[in-house]
Amino acid sequence: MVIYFYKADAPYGCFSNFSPHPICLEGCEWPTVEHYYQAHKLLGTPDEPLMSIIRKAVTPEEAAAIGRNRARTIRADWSIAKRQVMWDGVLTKFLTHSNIQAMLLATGDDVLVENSPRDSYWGCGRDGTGHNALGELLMRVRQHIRHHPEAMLS
Ligand SMILES: Nc1c(N[C@@H]2O[C@H](COP(=O)(O)O)[C@@H](O)[C@H]2O)[nH]c(=O)[nH]c1=O
Repeated sequence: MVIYFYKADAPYGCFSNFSPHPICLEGCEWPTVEHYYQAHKLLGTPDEPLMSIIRKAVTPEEAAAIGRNRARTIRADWSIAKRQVMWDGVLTKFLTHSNIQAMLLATGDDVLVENSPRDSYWGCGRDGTGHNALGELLMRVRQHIRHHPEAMLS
């Protein structure tokens, strides 16, 4: 079976990076994975002080709007670094919240697809042929947790 997800308030919304599941990383609490991901576009750049503004954004939509602002120069290695940032954020999320970890494990070997109409890298894009990197990453997180069930964070 293929499971499609996208909006946090729709079915399987806990797989969205916009879902309200805080994570603790680098000594800070991030309200969502999206806050963490968007802020890390600015790590090591002159706009690095904005990372804490993004972290404190009231909604993930607001965090994404700041992180996507083309007026800023994001880090030069972002196209490579974003994969590790996303792995760290998403893995931490599913090691922190046991209820959604159970939902992820309950998907068995189903294929997970971020059904994003605008993103053909993290999602499958408007025509469904995108990379679906977030779905693939979630399936790797699922596999990782199956092999490391002791890794739950408190
Ligand atoms: N779920 C979801 C989105 N998808 C998320 O957007 C992020 C990619 O952002 P960027 O690299 O800046 O294009 C990534 O976390 C992806 O999962 N975007 C949205 O505007 N609304 C949403 O509900």
